[in-house]
Amino acid sequence: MTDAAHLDPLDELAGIRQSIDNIDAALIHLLAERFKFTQQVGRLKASSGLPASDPDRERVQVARLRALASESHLDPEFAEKWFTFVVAEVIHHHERLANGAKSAGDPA
Ligand SMILES: O=C(O)C(=O)C[C@]1(C(=O)O)C=C[C@@H](O)C=C1
Repeated sequence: MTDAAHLDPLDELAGIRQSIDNIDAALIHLLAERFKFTQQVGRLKASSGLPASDPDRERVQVARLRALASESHLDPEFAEKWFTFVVAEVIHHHERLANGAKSAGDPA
């Protein structure tokens, strides 16, 4: 039987952790892809003199992500905190690019 109730709890924990590991790996890959695109945005903004941050775009995204989170039974507050945390890092990268760094990771 593969029913969870008949598994050793430590085996069951190890099985669940395999799925958590896969999801964490996918999240890291998705974040890396997101930062590749935001680096493109940062270069475009730096070369055309556009401001690093766009509060209107952020407001639209926060509303959209909060609604998606609610539909998915994820805490909308958490979704907003996650977005705000990531965007703060993106803006930092944009500012470094605007100040002459070749890539967001370079010392400016
Ligand atoms: O879309 C942009 O203009 C970006 O710079 C990307 C991004 C984001 O990471 O989503 C980051 C900073 C802006 O304030 C808004 C959005």
